[in-house]
Amino acid sequence: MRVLLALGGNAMTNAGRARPEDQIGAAEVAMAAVASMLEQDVDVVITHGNGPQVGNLLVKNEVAAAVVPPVPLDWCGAQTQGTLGFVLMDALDVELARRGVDRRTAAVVTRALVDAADSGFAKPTKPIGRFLPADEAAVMQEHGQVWEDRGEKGWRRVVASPEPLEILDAAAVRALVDAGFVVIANGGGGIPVVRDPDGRLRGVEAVIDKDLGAALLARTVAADVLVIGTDVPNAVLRYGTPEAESLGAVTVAELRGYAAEGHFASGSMGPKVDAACRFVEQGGTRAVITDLDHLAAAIAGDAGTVVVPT
Ligand SMILES: Nc1ncnc2c1ncn2[C@@H]1O[C@H](COP(=O)(O)OP(=O)(O)O)[C@@H](O)[C@H]1O
Ligand SMILES: NC(=O)OP(=O)(O)O
Repeated sequence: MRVLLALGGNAMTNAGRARPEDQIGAAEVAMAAVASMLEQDVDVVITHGNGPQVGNLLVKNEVAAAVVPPVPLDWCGAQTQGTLGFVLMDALDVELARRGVDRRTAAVVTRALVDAADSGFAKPTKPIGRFLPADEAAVMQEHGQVWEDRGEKGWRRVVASPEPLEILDAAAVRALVDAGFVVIANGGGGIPVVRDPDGRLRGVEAVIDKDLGAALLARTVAADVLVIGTDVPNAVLRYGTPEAESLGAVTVAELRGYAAEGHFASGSMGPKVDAACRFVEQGGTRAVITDLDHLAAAIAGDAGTVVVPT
């Protein structure tokens, strides 16, 4: 069985704390779960979010702009792919060695093609970076940024998030998977690039939703199961209300129906549900949404929100 494991950016910080040691600690927890799967002969391909990290890099750019030239958002995406790929590889190598599992790891800088005319460029929807209280977010908005009320945690910056159409480095990812590497790829949903009329690829200012990127990568590597690892054990109906109800096994049609009723917030659970549905609709055996504590049971279909064809 091959699993595409998509780790949320939040699963790679420690309850929102993003100091290097927090991120390394979170990666160690996640990679212990991956090593357990590999020990049980489950083949794993990994992708990851970058929302907290890419937003933090942008802030550094802005603060240092008077001293060093700021870099565009696609560069920040590439930088987070590199850093998080390195952190995850290190953590996985240590865990595999500790268990005596002989597998090599690789991280691939991965570009995802998007359409220059995608409506996502006109209406920013992807939350990134830190949360701020309303009054501080208002100041940032005065400087031309778009911020959105994200509920109890506060306000968060949102940026353009076009649909990923194609993983341009799929051949490299597949070659490494076929050669037996545990591959980390398409981090942050992929570095968004457009193809200009002259055929040249060009990076664009956006952050792709990593869950939608994960659904695409899962098909690209012929995964049987897509597992979306986040910080909640299940997708929940009437989330945050006294009538909240955790979803266990659910068919795609049922889940699409719940999504249409507005149960899953945009920019967080909404794209996870969409990605899970897309994967199963396009032939995947099942998709699971859960947290790292339930990963092992979820792979067997015994925990989390498990999306099945019928
Ligand atoms: N219906 C829902 N069921 C469960 N979680 C939800 C729901 N709607 C919104 N959420 C929020 O989605 C969050 C997970 O999404 P997100 O923060 O984007 O995670 P990640 O960074 O791991 O990809 C949860 O922490 C929860 O607060
Ligand atoms: N790119 C992306 O969707 O990252 P998160 O999962 O961290 O939000």
